[in-house]
Amino acid sequence: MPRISGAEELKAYLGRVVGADARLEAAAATLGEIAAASVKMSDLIGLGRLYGHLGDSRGSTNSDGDVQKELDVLADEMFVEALRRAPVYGVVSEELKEALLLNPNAPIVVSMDPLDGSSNIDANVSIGTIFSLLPTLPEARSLEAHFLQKGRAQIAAGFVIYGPQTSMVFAIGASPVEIFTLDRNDGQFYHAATVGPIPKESSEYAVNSSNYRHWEPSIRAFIEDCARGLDGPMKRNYNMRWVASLVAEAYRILLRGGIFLYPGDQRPGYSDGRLRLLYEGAPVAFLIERAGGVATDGLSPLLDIEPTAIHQRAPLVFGSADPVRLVARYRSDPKVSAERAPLFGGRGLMRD
Ligand SMILES: O=P(O)(O)OC[C@H]1O[C@](O)(COP(=O)(O)O)[C@@H](O)[C@@H]1O
Ligand SMILES: [Mg+2]
Ligand SMILES: [Mg+2]
Repeated sequence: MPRISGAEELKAYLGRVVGADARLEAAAATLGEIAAASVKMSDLIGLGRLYGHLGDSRGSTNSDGDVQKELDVLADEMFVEALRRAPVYGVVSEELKEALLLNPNAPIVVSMDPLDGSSNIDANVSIGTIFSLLPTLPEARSLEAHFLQKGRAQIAAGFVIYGPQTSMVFAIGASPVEIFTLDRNDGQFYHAATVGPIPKESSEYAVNSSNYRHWEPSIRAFIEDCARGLDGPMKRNYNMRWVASLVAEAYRILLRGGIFLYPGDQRPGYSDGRLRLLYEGAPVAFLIERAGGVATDGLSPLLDIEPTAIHQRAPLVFGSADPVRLVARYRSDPKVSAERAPLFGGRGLMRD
């Protein structure tokens, strides 16, 4: 049997799932352009220092005041160019202060983090590109207004991860989360897996625990209880993971479960954590829910947050249903965080 080309395979898949819906057709065409651009990104990232100092700072800052790396800016340029070729009305990018108008009359808008995990560029660790596709709003009075929709309104979302494998992980319409992996021999994406359901329980948590002293008591209590392992109320030994690339944590959790936390903390500017709602939290939450997991701001579903600004941050907790719901209990029930040891005694918190 001759091997079908990955582009055809991806297009055939998209063709099957979009049917006659014009917005989904636009979303499918856009995913095709993102996939094509990500092949170039993957090549460039694979060259690393042979290409140049991709991880060096440029002396400029992005929308949030973060110092931009060479690759942040290159990625932004490459993906904006790709989206110009797609039926996309406008784009919000982490690297652009304002929303950018692309194709008037197009039916969708895209929010993106062109390069996620910037601190890992020169460490040869997985990094990625995150994207969120929303329908345009007939009633919107400004370009920005199209982007200020709940994550639940997304018609497609996903990310590309540039790691040992380059893979595009996405869901479109009501379809499951799919993984297409790049075959570097021919530069084509091939279907690799359908994701889910994410296991309800897990023994892995991902958090930047160097922020422990800045967290509020309920988050400290939850992480302390995980770390107490079999001796604590969780009644299981945990492993901790922190890659510092959201795409890598999301990929791992989609495939084998676990919990990720980037809560708000007391550092100046971190009351809503670090991650951006439109192009980090919302697309990851879309995939996680679609795969049977749970994603919250620590308490409530992240996909129900009504954004008020394109670059706003939101606390993010996602992954296996049981531990994510348990974090909400720690946060909402003062007894759980303040008196947890006597309250739960020898009982396992997960099995109440
Ligand atoms: O350095 P910290 O505080 O642990 O934050 C790591 C988090 O920041 C991010 O790198 C933010 O994304 P950017 O690299 O796009 O700014 C996430 O990928 C990651 O989860
Ligand atoms: Mg990011
Ligand atoms: Mg980024």
